[in-house]
Order: sequence, then C-alpha cells, then structure tokens
Amino acid sequence: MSETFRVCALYPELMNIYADRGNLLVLERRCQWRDIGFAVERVSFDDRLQPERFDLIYIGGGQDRDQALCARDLVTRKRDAIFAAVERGCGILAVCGGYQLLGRSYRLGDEQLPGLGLVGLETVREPGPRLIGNCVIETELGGRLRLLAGFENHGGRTYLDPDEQPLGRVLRGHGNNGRDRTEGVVRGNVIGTYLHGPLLPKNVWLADWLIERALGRPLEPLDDGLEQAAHESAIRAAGIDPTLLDTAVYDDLA
Ligand SMILES: NC(=O)CC[C@H](N)C(=O)O
Repeated sequence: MSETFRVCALYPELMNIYADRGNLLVLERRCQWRDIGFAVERVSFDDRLQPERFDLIYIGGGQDRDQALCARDLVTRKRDAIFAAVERGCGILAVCGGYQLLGRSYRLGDEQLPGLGLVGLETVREPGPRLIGNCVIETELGGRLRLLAGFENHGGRTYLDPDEQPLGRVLRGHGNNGRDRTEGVVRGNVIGTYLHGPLLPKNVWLADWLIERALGRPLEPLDDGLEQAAHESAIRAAGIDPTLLDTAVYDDLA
C-alpha cells in the first residue's frame, strides 16, 4: 500500500454535531476497501497545523458557543497554515458551523466572530426562524450534474460575494440563506456546505470525488448498492421522488 489519503480533523471534539464525524468514517472505509492507506490526525486548540502533512482538512458543524471557542484559535493559530495547505492543493470540507468559519465573519447580534477569510462570504444571524429540514441540491462539481442530499439546521444566513461559486442550487430546502437558492461554496478543492446527514454517507460520490482529487487519479468503483439506497432515501426524505428524475441528466442516479 503506497498511497495514503491524509486527513486533518480540525477541532473534532467541538465541531461535530449531527454525527458529522461519520464523514471521516466513510472516507476511511472507502480508502480501505480499495487498499488505499488512510491517516487521520486530530488538530485542536494550541496544536500546530503542519500544512504539508494533509490532503484534506475537515471541519464539522458546531453550536454558536463552540464556534466562538474555535474561531479565535482558528484565526490566530491556524490561518497561515491553512492558507499554505490550500496553496499546495490540499482540499477542505467544511460543514455548517465549519463552513461559516471559512468566510470573513459570523455576526450574531453585537458579537462578530472572526472567520478565516479563505472564501468571500459572510454569515449573519438575522431575525427569523432557524433554517431546518431535509435539503437536496444539484451541483456541477467535477463537470457533471449530480445531487447532494442532507439535513440542514442553522440560524446563520450566509451570503456569497458575487465572484464566489455556490456548491449548488437548492431543489428542496433553504440553503445558504433561504432566499437566493444557493447552497454552500466551492472554490478549487475548498468546499463548504450546510448539509449534515452526515453528508458523505448519504452522498458517497462526494467522498470519492475528494479522494480522487487528493490522489490525482480515478478510483475503481465499489459495490455501492446500499450506499445508493441511502442516497436515494435521503433525496426522498426531502420530498423528491428520485425515480421521477431524469437519470440521463443526473450522473449520480442509477
Ligand atoms: N448546524 C450547525 O453547525 C449550526 C451552525 C451555527 N451555529 C448556526 O446555527 O448557524
């Protein structure tokens, strides 16, 4: 086994709601099943993040108070290393609270949490209900039209700068802000999304996309009968019947 997919789990003890850690398990299994090495290193408060050690930095969702604890450490101790890692081609997958921290700031009333400023976006806690529910988006990640399904629960509304690219278009659910039908952000190997689920067990094609980008080669297919059923059931949970979708259009459907 010569290839190893190396993942940095950032603040795993705090940024892990809705079992977001399950995303790491999916990456691990899909590597193991193909005889690809998998290494995960936890990086938390005060730890030094070494940019050359990773192919992917992963950060899950968190409550506002946990985000506040992480935000200052992230900005003061990790920012330069994260920028350097991305510069080298390292990917980022950031979910919900983690996604919000990729932007410039997260404003909650009088408080303003600093963000990494890695992508051009801002998050604001506006008056109004939390944006909760099952969600399906269509995305053209990798030049193919595919679906991502998950569950969102966020009080913050995220607004992308005009030159940023959303991860996808909302078919069901709220997405970034409940208004413009955008969801998430993608820039190169950096992905931010509001979708929990966890995300990767419900959308294994995205797990493979992340591994492929890191290894720089296509992966051999796996027997994904169960995973495909989970994907389609998550789509159904959001109110879309996947059998009625045009499978010639969506590359992730059987
Ligand atoms: N699910 C989450 O990660 C929540 C993120 C953030 N605390 C919000 O409510 O907007």
